Amino acid sequence: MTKVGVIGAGKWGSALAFALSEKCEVYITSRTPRDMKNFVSLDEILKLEYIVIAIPAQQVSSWLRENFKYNDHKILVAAKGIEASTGRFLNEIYEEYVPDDNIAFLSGPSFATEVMKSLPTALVVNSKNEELSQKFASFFPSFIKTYTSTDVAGAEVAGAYKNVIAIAAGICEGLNLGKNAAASLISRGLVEMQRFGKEYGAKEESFVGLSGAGDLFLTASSTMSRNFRVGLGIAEGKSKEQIVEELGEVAEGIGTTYALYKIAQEKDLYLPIAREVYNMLEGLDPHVSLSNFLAN
Ligand SMILES: NC(=O)C1=CN([C@@H]2O[C@H](COP(=O)(O)OP(=O)(O)OC[C@H]3O[C@@H](n4cnc5c(N)ncnc54)[C@H](OP(=O)(O)O)[C@@H]3O)[C@@H](O)[C@H]2O)C=CC1
Ligand SMILES: O=C(CO)COP(=O)(O)O
Repeated sequence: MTKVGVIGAGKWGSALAFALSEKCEVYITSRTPRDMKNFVSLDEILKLEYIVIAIPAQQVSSWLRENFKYNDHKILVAAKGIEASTGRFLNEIYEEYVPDDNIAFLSGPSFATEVMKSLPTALVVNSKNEELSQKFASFFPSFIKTYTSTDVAGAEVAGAYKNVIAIAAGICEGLNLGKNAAASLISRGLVEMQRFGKEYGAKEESFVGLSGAGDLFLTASSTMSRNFRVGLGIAEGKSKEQIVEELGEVAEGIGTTYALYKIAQEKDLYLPIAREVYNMLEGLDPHVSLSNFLAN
């Protein structure tokens, strides 16, 4: 059995450790020690060749700088997000540490709680190195169907952007704007993320597949999504600080919204949904934001 290490025992890291343990010998570590099976030190994990990293996008840069020493590892990145402070994608953050050929990115619709129950799921392993994608894909259990792709940019943009649209969808639901509005928002959200992705050379087909439409439909239509619940909180008039505190888990859409806002300013891009999510996170009344959105 191949040994696989998982770094980050939050919801997703734990679910992936569970899923991968059908076919692999899995070890896990995290910043906060836990009483769980095969929980070991980071040093032990860094001795393994295959490593899954489930540390959120906003924290991973400092974590890598302070903790990571590359030793020919093969890395599968499980997070979805864009760094708010710099506007960097995960592949740009990791490229300082790991060669392109040894890194892959996981995408697709996958609530951790459903994976934990072994419910059927489909995922995409994305890497410039097709052989590496195939290798990581082969580690997944019988209840997960895996696809591979070389479109790292598409997977990254789709995985990060859908969290922002999920926040908007939660706001739409919380304000009782109706099913017409929800369907329009999700479909225009898909167009917006695809247009944004083109700037980075992302392939259009990634947006109509699991990484784009698949993950967007999942998170923008369910209260199981943390990002959707952020939107419900905004509709209730809560501040982002209060929402984050009540959530107690990561909602990558918040940081990603700030990243998109920064990139849109720098590159003069038209990202109307992301713009209004940003305005509401900054405290604009959702009804005013809606009027602005409909007018522009
Ligand atoms: N949950 C899901 O259904 C899915 C999540 N994802 C993505 O996976 C990523 C992780 O999400 P998830 O596991 O759900 O989030 P959680 O909030 O459940 O867990 C966050 C994890 O990040 C770790 N962490 C946070 N800050 C730091 C830091 N400064 N240094 C080191 N580790 C840190 C935590 O460690 P500790 O708790 O030990 O302190 C914990 O393991 C996100 O990018 C998310 O978008 C992708 C697909 C599905
Ligand atoms: O990415 C996810 C499912 O694919 C999880 O979404 P949330 O972080 O919004 O819960």
